[in-house]
Amino acid sequence: MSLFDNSSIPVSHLTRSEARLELARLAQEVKIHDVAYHQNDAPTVSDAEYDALRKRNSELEQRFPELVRSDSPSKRVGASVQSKFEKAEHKVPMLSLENAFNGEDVQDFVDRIKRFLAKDKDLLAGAPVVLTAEPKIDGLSLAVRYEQGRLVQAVTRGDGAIGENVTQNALTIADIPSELSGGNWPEVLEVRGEVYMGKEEFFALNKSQELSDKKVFANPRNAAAGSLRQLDVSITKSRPLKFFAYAWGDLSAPIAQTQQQAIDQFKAWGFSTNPLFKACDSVEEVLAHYHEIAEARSGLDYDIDGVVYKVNRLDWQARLGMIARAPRWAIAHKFPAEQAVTIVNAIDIQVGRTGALTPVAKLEPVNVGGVMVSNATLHNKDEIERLGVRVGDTVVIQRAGDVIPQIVEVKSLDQDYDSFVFPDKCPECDSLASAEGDDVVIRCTGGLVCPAQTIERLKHFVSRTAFDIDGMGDKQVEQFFAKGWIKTPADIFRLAQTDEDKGSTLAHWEGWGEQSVGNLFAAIEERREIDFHRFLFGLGIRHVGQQNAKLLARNYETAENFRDHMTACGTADEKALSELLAIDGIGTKVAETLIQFFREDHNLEAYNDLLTSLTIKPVEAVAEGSAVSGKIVVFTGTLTEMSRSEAKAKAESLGAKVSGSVSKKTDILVAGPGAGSKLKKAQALDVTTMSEQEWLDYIKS
Ligand SMILES: NC(=O)c1ccc[n+]([C@@H]2O[C@H](COP(=O)([O-])OP(=O)(O)OC[C@H]3O[C@@H](n4cnc5c(N)ncnc54)[C@H](O)[C@@H]3O)[C@@H](O)[C@H]2O)c1
Ligand SMILES: [Zn+2]
Repeated sequence: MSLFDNSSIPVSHLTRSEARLELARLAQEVKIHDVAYHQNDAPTVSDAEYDALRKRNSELEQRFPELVRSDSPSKRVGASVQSKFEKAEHKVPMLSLENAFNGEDVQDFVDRIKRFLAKDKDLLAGAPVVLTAEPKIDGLSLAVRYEQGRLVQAVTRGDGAIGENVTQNALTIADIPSELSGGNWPEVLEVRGEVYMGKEEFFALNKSQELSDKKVFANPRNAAAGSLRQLDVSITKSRPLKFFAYAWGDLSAPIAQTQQQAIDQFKAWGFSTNPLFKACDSVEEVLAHYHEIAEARSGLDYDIDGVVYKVNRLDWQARLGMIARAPRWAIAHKFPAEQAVTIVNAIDIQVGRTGALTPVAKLEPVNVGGVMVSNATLHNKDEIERLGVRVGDTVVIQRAGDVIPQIVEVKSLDQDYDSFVFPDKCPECDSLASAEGDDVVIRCTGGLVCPAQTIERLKHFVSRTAFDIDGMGDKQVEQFFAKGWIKTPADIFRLAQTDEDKGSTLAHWEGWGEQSVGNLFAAIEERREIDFHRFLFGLGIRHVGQQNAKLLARNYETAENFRDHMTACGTADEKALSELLAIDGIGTKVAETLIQFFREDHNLEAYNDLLTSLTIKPVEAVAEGSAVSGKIVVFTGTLTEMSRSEAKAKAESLGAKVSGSVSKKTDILVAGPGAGSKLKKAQALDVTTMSEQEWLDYIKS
């Protein structure tokens, strides 16, 4: 993910400069995918993801028309041609298609057409807009030129203006006649259509490629493109390519008045045309045909990725013309995410940076929506149980917008496989793994030692609100970790300027010098003495934030005492639990997490390790019976005698609770100059208000 990734923010919330950055990123990203897909026949993302990028791009351009870039994806078709083949120019540009994703988009498309044609009063004259509907074949388009009925040239789409001359290759495809049959063809006739490979031929090709250690193709489209664009024509000839004719380019004379007539003509001249082609009178009929094709899809012997609708009348097509990269008179209604059936070979457990154990299904590789898939996320233990998925099962998987596909259904429920047993130990560090309360996520409790979590924990440990070690930021932690110098927090206090074993000196590392090393070691020395609550917070135990760390520190006073209470033998857990729950402000969640933390030996070891390197300062005892003990205090406005955090610390040390907002429960508002709404609210609620000086006098008393 890039620095400027705002893609989850609704377009309407973006500022112009954010939109500009995102448009630049999208232009670059789409171009990279276009080259991978069109030039190299090797896409790296799913079509759905690619389409989403384009959709986002056009949404942004609609909102900020002044930001449209000259290299915008909305202006480009395919990818430019590489030098491998002779280039050939298209007399009539080869365009792409706009996409529709639902019935509403299709209705909008028809409404747009009607509005456009209605500009010309006589043109529409109440006539229905007849649309043709036909499968969108997942192959690559090819323009085949005939002169006097003879094939003279075949050119790929390329960037729409210039393509590759693949005439010799096209001549090897049986569906493309080298001479037209019938008669009545114009002198110059450029027939366009889709070169594709059948599913069975695709699987067979991949199998033989695999056996001979050659490149396997991700999907039939890539196989078709890779097979047609071969410099060695004998290779193309050995590949079972097919062709459907559905359009035309350069013509010396008109060939028809409607789309339907043109298709019939192609058939008469000896081309294969798609049998699912149909002319429809209404949007309802179009959508009904879409659903029919969708249902027929899995049974077809070739891949399709949607249904293409075109205005049937060619005079209307001519009038409608094109916008940027696609005709105004056609649209591709895409199918939703594709599913596939495969087998679960294993279920692996991955440990995330927060310790969450995520099960991942290892699949028998299968093609889904154009990408070979071999992993699917199972999210958590509950999801495994919900699906009832076991190793060996046959499952239906689906790619939606997610990068990682999902299992939607188990097919082989009656088979006798063992149920999956979710581990109770972390596969990374062997610490206990368990869920908190009714949370569905199972986590590794070895926070301080688990390699999967270490980096995040270390970063937290040194951060400003925890140990606050100057000169040790995220970058440095990563560096030390990568070089193996720091694995646990206590290692920080054992750092030496030179590691004799590794023969490495810190001052020689990139980004370091004598001075920065000196500063770092001074900063570390300074933190060898630390407040107990900061120490506790630094451990990064889940739910133990600054506030809870203070509560605990005040109650247990020393780090040793706290540890001993948490780990006392016998019925330790229950005793510790009730003790924790007795503290006002500590709930079950926090209490349980703490007990889990100390129950894990690895953590205890790391805790003790720190205790030997550090002097942990007990908390100043709260002045029992002080004037403000138990009171809720709010500070507002400018304080002059002390900083806000000093004021807060002082009040807390006297047993007061400091809150950020005024309510009926507030006992005292300390208001410095510049106080505004909080002061007004306090006055309205009859809360005692004091100046800073009054407050200082009050707590002295
Ligand atoms: N995954 C990736 O990285 C990646 C990259 C680029 C493109 N793509 C995919 O490629 C497609 C975009 O490429 P595109 O610009 O070729 O647009 P497109 O494939 O969406 O639409 C235009 C093409 O559809 C084809 N087509 C098939 N059947 C047709 C029919 N019956 N009538 C008319 N045209 C028909 C033609 O070849 C035409 O050029 C999208 O599906 C996109 O997801 C994917
Ligand atoms: Zn672990």
